[in-house]
Parts: sequence; C-alpha cells; structure tokens
Amino acid sequence: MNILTRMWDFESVFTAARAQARQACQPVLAVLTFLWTGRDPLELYEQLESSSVPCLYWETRDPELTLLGIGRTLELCPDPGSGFERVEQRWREMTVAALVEGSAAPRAIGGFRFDAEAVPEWPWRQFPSARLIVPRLLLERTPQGSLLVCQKLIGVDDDPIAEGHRYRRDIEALLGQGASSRRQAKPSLVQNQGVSAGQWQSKAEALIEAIRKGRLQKVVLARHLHQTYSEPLSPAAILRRLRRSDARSHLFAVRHGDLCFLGATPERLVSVREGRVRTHALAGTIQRGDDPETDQRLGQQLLSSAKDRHEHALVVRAIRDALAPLVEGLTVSPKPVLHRLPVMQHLSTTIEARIAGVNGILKLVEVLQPTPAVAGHPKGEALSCIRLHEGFDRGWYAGPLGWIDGNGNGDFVVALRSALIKGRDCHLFAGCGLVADSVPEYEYQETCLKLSSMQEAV
Ligand SMILES: C=C(O[C@@H]1C=C(C(=O)O)C=C[C@H]1O)C(=O)O
Repeated sequence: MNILTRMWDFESVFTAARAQARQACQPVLAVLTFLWTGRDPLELYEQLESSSVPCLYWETRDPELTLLGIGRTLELCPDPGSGFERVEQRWREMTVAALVEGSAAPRAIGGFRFDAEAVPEWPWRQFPSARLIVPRLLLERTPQGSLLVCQKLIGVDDDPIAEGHRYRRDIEALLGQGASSRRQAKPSLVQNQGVSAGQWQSKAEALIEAIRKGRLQKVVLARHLHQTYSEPLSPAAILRRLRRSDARSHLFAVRHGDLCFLGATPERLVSVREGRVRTHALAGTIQRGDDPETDQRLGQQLLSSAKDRHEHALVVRAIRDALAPLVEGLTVSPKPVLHRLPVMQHLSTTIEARIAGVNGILKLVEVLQPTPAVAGHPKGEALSCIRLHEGFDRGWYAGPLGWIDGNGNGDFVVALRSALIKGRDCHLFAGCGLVADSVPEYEYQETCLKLSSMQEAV
C-alpha cells in the first residue's frame, strides 16, 4: 500500500492561491508535494493504460530520475513562428508567481516534432506538433526517494473547496490502484511494410553522390517500418522489456488519445542543473561483438575509422558552435569514447559549460535541435534533403523530448530508438548519417541494428 506521509491542506493552499490570483488578475499555479512510498511508477503507468487520461513516462540514467505525469493542469504551446522563447518566458513568469508548498518545484514535461516546418502526415496527423504539459499529478522518483507533486492552476473564479475535494478523490483513486495482473505475452508480427533494402540503398547512393559533389557534408537518412501485430500492443509492457534489456538508455512514453510514442534512447540533447550544462555528441556506430575480443576489436575499429571520426567531428563542432554564444566555460572532451549499448556501440564526446545570462534550457534546445547526429550538416541543406527525399513524416522521431522545472533546470533527450503505437499498429523509425565515404549497404545494416532493439521489445 502506498502511504501519503504528509497531507497538506489542499483547501487552504488553493484559497491562498485564489487570493493571489485575484490580486494579480491572472491564474496562479499552486504546487503541493507529498512524500510517496510504494509502487514503481511504471506499474502505475501500466494501470492507467486503459484510461483516457494524458500520461507521460520518463526514466533517465545519469542522473536517475523517473517521472510519471498524469492528467494536465495546463499546456504550454509555442506560438507558430515565435519559437520556444515565448514559452520559456511564460513558464518563468508563471513559476515565479507560483504558490509552492513543499520541496518540489513546478515541472512541465513534453516534446516537439523533429521538423516544425514540415506539415504533419500519416501516421502523425492526430499527434500534436508540440506539447509541454504541466501534469495535474506527477510522481517523481530518484534514488533518494519518491514524491507525489500536485499542480493546479487556480483561476480568479475557481472554487478552492471543490478543487481540493477533486484532488483528494484523484489521489485516493491512485492509491487504490491494485497491482498489475495482466502481464501480456508478446503479440506476434502479422505484417511488415517499408521500403525495400534496394530502394533505400539507391536513395542513400544518390545522397552520397550529392555529398561528394559538395552540396552538403552529411545527411541522416531514416527508415520507417509499419508493422501490424496479432494483438493490441501495450506500451508499458514494451517499456518494461526495454528497461530490462538496456540499462544505459533513457525511457520515454507520451500518450495522446489512442496513440503512444515511446522508446529507449541513448542520446541526451542537453541537460541543465543549477546552471551546469551537459550534452554529448553521439554519432558513429558499429555492432557489438559476440565475445570480448571481437567486441574490443570492433570498438577499436570504430575509434580509428576516418569516416566515423569525420561524421562525429561534424556533430561536435555544430554543438560547440551553437552553444558558444549562450554559455561560458565551454569544454569539449579531447577525443570520443565508446558508448556501449546491448547491440551496438557509438562514438560519444562529452561537452560541458555553464549557462550564461538569462538564457534558459528551451533556448539551448532551440539552437541545438536538430544536431547533425540526426539531421546532417549544414542544417538547412540537410533538412531540405530530408523533406525532399526521405519519403515519410518523422513526426516526433529524432525530436527533443524532456522536462523543465521552475528552478531553471531541465533535461531533454533526442527521441531515437522509438515507435509510434496505435492498437495493433507499430511505426518504427531509425536512421544513419551519410557522408562522402559511406557505403549504402553498410548504412542499411546499421539502420537494421538500430531498429532491432525496439523490434525485440514490441
Ligand atoms: C539517427 C539515429 O541515430 C543517430 C545516428 C548515429 C549514426 O549515424 O552513427 C548514431 C547515433 C544517433 O545520433 C537513429 O537511431 O535513428
């Protein structure tokens, strides 16, 4: 049984928030925190799978943090054309004026499409282009313990007593959720659709030719597989399998109606904690070996591959150049190291800095996204190439996904090794960087490797 070890008085906090809202003539965000002991947030996520409440799941490594957002008190959406800056400003104003009871700062979670300028197409048409949600209830778990955070925007005409009752009822319902009983057997694959290896490789060949002619230096060409399974798919069961198979990647799931976008990505776009900015360039890939010697040899091969080092260096340079005007004390590790995952290994270079001036994490996300690791270089040419030649809408695949809090902290990953799920349908995405020395056949094999971790888990 879960225990709320301290019960705040919702009604008096909401009454105070309403008084504040009336004085300011605008709604005030009230945030109340309780200690929470008990169930794994992923189990709760599974319980909520059949409900229609918006749900967001997030589980990162280094540092370890699990978030389960349930419901929505408000949504922050970038206005078309104004980028993330307005959103950041709105969030800052709202959190400065928030009434916070307890230790947790207000927090919003969400993500954005890979390409804000491309028109959403099937299978993404029903999925929002951008969505930063301030969840009504937020479970936060760190190695230090768990908290239940209640976030409510109180307007000048709200009834604090009725709102308080509503929260109590919702928390009781959450506490009353029984342990999961339906451990689903893996459904079997019925249909698999996507462009053939030959078609994809000819496309890659044409793009490599364009690179050789100097039209651009790198482009990331992706694949979209549409699979149909024998039974409706359970995002929670997939997350559970991903968590078991890959201890290094960051898990995420965003549900919208009957669609769920989820995955386990190895790539962090950027994190900010107490002003400290951390990111890495992740590009250059080779498979893992079946035994330690082969594994070691393959790792060395990747580290000494001129083609992969070039592909990687473009990413390092672009991240450094994008961050430089917004940070101070920028440091880049002198050379890449191996980032080892269960079926493949990547080159990774750590980049760190301190945030400068009034810049916030959304500003950093805006200038970084998409990096050449997932788009190419130069950015404009690479995006045009993708729009023209890739042949499908990436939607949220390879886009930024993460959270921001009221203390200026935040963490965004690049939504790779991911899938969009709807009932029995599963859309899988994976890509790879093409440079002048790329060989289409090897690149195709690389996309198969990248698709395999998610395919295994579905
Ligand atoms: C584009 C993907 O991965 C990216 C491309 C990589 C590469 O080309 O070597 C490596 C890691 C990621 O930055 C993907 O997983 O779909």
